[in-house]
Amino acid sequence: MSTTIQFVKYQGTGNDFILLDDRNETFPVSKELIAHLCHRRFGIGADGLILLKNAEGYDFRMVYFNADGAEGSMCGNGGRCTVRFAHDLGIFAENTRFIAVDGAHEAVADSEVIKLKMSPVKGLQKQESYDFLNTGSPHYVTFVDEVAKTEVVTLGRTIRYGDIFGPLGGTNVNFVEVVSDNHLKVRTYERGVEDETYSCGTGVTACALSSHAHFGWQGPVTIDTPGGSLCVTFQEIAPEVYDSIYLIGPAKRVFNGEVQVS
Ligand SMILES: N[C@@H](CCC[C@H](N)C(=O)O)C(=O)O
Repeated sequence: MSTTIQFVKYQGTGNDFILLDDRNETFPVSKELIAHLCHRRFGIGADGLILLKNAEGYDFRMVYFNADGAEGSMCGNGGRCTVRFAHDLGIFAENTRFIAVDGAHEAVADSEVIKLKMSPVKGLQKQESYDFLNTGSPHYVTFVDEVAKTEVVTLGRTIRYGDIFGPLGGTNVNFVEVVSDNHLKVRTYERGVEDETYSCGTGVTACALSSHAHFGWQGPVTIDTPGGSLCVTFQEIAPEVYDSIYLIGPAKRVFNGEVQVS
């Protein structure tokens, strides 16, 4: 027997998601089904799928799955798109508080721009050729001369599955070029999509904090990704411990649809 599923497609700087209103808990979660829906040839096509659920004490809960169908860690752009979705559903007017896999988040929906408060970050590990930090998702950050000439997929995949991060569940991998003070260009290989995406919200957040650790930038940091520009603000509350981190940028509805699943 086949079922019809109503969905809405959103994108935040080109990181695209299938959003489902699952407040009635009817979506039949399965890795195969989610991977199928995210497939760009056989399904709707997306970098991930997000369920918006009820959550006591919050406006809603965000449950994020990567395109491979597995539940992911925090997704910054997905968080911004979920806030836009909740706003479109009439769940809140301007300010919201919701819960995700990494804890509580606050956000503001102001015209097309969503300002999302990220979880505090501590434990930025500076290595000789890269930094590693967790901004809700794990991120490897490395500075390069020209991101346009970087083999993002080949190098990203090697690092994600390599001896250091492979056994730890892998990592997202960001290649960063300094444009000028407080201005970066970033390209990201995303774990769970297993490809370069147009933008990664937790990734650009990691790159902004990494730039603070290397160059003492205070922000706001503007980050150009292949899908558009984002802004990150933050405060360092102790050496290399960050709070009041905000990821700011557009999140847009692309289309509504329905899909048959058997
Ligand atoms: N696109 C996301 C990152 C999603 C998490 C990641 N793929 C993982 O599970 O490691 C973002 O915008 O932060």
